[in-house]
Amino acid sequence: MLLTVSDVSKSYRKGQPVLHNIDVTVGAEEIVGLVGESGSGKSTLARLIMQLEPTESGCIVFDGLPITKRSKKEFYKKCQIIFQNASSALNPSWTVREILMEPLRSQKMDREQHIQKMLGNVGLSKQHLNQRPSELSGGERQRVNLLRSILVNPKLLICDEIVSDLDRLIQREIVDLLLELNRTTGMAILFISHDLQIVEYLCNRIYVMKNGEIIDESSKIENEFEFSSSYSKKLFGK
Ligand SMILES: Nc1ncnc2c1ncn2[C@@H]1O[C@H](COP(=O)(O)OP(=O)(O)OP(=O)(O)O)[C@@H](O)[C@H]1O
Repeated sequence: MLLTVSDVSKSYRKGQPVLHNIDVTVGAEEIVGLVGESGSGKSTLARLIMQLEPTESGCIVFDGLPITKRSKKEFYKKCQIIFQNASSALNPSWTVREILMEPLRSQKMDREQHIQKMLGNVGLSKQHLNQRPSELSGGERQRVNLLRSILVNPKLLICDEIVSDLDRLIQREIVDLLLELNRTTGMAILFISHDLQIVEYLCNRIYVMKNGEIIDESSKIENEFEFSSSYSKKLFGK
């Protein structure tokens, strides 16, 4: 497994756990969905995987090594996250070129050439490089965010509600881009979303969270997901 979350719990206040004994895996090249109502703990889990907060108990292993044993710099080359709000993630005073150069600053390569080569993969063009985030549409901003994350060629991309602010057509374009990236580079994806239709379309496997627990898991078989709990069945209209 590329990512194994074992028996992970987390509380912000004593005696009020927001995550209880979470077990989640993401295989290499897999696209896994994480759904659940607001406040169920999805983003908290993503933050723990990214080491933005410490876990209280349990273990998270990435690519064969507990994440706490990895240097963050090396870990962030292999595991990236994108959040919902593309605008706040992008420095407003930088051009798209400057934003995209930044994650590559320590790499010995022709950065401009690498960026130009990758632009087309996310549906952007050279003209966008001189623009600032405020001059882009919401969909273009999320494409810049996506490109910034994949420039380092991560093995896992965590997407936390990345299409929620976009209209249906643009959502579909971004999701198709993710599918294409997964197909061409093998990058695994953990896709957190409220949008069950998109999750069913994109993912090979889905976890359902409720009140800080994983209550169901289902793999796509013949393009269909089957859930065992009545909560998930109702949620997905099965
Ligand atoms: N820094 C924090 N301090 C205290 N409580 C927090 C903190 N972050 C999250 N929580 C609480 O943890 C619970 C889970 O929040 P989380 O954001 O992980 O849920 P979510 O499933 O991602 O929700 P949404 O879909 O609305 O983003 C919520 O009850 C939230 O209020």
